Amino acid sequence: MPAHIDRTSVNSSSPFEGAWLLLTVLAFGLLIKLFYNTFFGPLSKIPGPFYTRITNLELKWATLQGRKMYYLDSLHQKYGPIVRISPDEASVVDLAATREIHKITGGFKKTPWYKAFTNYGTNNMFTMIDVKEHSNRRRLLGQPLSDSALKAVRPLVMQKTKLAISKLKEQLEEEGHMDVLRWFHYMAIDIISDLSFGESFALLEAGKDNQYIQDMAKNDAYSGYVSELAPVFKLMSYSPYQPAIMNEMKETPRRLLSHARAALKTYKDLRETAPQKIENKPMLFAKMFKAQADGGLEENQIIAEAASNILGGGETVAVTLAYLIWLVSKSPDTQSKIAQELASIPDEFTYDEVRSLHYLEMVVRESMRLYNSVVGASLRRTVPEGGRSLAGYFIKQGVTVATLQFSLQRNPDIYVDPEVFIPERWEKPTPEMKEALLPFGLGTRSCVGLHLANMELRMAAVGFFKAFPQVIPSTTNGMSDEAMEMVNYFLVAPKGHKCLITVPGKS
Ligand code: HEM
Repeated sequence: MPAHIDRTSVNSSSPFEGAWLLLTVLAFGLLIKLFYNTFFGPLSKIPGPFYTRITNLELKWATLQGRKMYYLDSLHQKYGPIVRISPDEASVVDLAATREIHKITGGFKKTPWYKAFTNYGTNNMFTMIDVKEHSNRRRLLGQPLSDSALKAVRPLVMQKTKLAISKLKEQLEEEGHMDVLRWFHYMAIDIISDLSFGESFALLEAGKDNQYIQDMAKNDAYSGYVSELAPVFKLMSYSPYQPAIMNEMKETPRRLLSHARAALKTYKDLRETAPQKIENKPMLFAKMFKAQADGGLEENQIIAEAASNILGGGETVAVTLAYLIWLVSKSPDTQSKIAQELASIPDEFTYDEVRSLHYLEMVVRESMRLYNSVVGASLRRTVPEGGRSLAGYFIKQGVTVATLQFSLQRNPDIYVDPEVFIPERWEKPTPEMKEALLPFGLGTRSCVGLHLANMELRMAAVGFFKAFPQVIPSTTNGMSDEAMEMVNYFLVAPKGHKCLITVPGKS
C-alpha cells in the first residue's frame, strides 16, 4: 500500500478545464478558417454576409423553415446579383450568368447535392451527374415526352381534365368551395401514373391519396432533410437510440419499392394476358422496357424513373395550376378577357384550339413568372475546369453556383412592377423578359416533362374557366392570401396546403 497519495497529481484537470480547452481549440480552428477563407477562399472576393465565409448555418436554418428563397432574395437585394451564401457556394440571379450556367455547351454539371434524391439504390435522370450516363437516359425518356409523341396522350389528358372538373363541381355543390390544388394534384398523378405504369392510380375516382402517394410525399421530405443535414443523420445512424423517424426513413423507400414493383408487374401481366388493353396505349417507358429486354437496364432503374416522374410530374403541375387559378380568381378583368376568348372555341375543344388562345398564353406565362412549383429551387451546378467569369467575378473551378428563378423573374430591371400580376405585359415582351422567364430551366438539364406539363396546364385551365367563368377565392376553412404564401423546400407549395376557390353567391 503506498504510504502517501499525492491527490493533486490525480485528475488534476477539472471537466471545466477540458471544456475550455476544447472551446479554445474550436475557436482557434474557426479563426484559422475565417482567416484562410477571407484572404484565400474560393469565394473571398464575392460579396456576401461576413459569416458566410465560415458557415452556411443561416441558409440551412432558412431552408428547414421553408423560406430559403426569401432569405436568398433578401441577400441579393443587399449584395447584388451574385452573393456568397456559404464558404463554397454562391447564389446567382444575373440574367447573362444564369444563361451561361445552364446553356448546353456551358459545361456546368449538377452537384452531388442531387444525390439525396436517389431512390431504390440507383440514379434516376434527375439525380445523374455524369454527362454520358444522363444523355443515354434522356435519349430513352425524352422522345416519348416530345411534343409530337405526346399527341397520342391528348385524349388521356382530356379525359382526366373532365373528371377533375366534375369532381370540383361536386365539391362546390356539397361544400360551397372547391380545392383546386387537391383535385388537380390527383389529375396530374393519374395522368403520369397511367403513362408510367400503363394503369392510372385512379386517385380522382377514389378522392383520396393512396399509400404510394403518401409515401412519396414523406420520402420527398426525408430527402430534403438528408440533403440539408447529412452529417446529423450520419451521426444518428450510429447511435443505439434512434428516433422513430430513422425507422420510417428506412421503411418508406422499402414500401415504395414494393408498390412500384407491383405496378410494373401489373403492366407486364397485362402485356401477356390482355395485350389489346395496352396495345395502342402511349407508354413513356416503351424504350426503357425495350432496353431492359435487351439487357441494358435493370428493373430498379425503370422503377426509379417512374418514381421520379411521379414526384416530378404530379405536385409540380398541380401547384402551378392552383396558383394560376388563384391569381385569376382575384382579377375580374382577367376573368372577363379569358371568358371572351374562350367563347371562340367549342365546349368540346381540342389541344390545337387551346394552343391558339393568345390571351390564355399570356396568363399562363405571367402566372408562372410569379408562381410555379420550382420557382424557389436553387438549381446547383459545379463551376467547370478552369473556372468561369460570372456577373463580373471570376469563380474558381469546383465551386457551387446556384441560380434562382424567384429573384430573376421578379427583377424590377427586367419586369415593370414585378410583384403585380399583369398578363398584358406579355403583349410586347422585351428580349430580356423572354430570356429571364425560365420556369422549366434551360439546357441539357431542363425539364423533360415540359410539353406534358404545358398540355396539362392549358387543357385544365381552359376546362376550368369554361366550367367556372366567374370565380373568387373562398374565405372559408382557413383559406386566405396568407394560406397561399409560398413555402419553399426544393419545390414550392402554398403554406395552407390547399387552394379553395368558389363562385360568387356560393360562400
Ligand atoms: C409546371 C410543371 C413543371 C415545372 C415548373 C418543372 C420544372 C422543372 C425544372 C426547373 C427542372 C430542372 C431542375 C434542376 O435543374 O434541378 C425540371 C427537371 C425535370 N422535370 Fe420538370 N417541371 C414540371 C413538370 C414536370 C413533369 C410533368 C414531369 C414528368 C414527366 C417532369 C419531370 C422532370 C424530370 C425527369 C426532370 C429532370 C430532367 C433532367 O435532369 O434531365 N417535370 N423540371
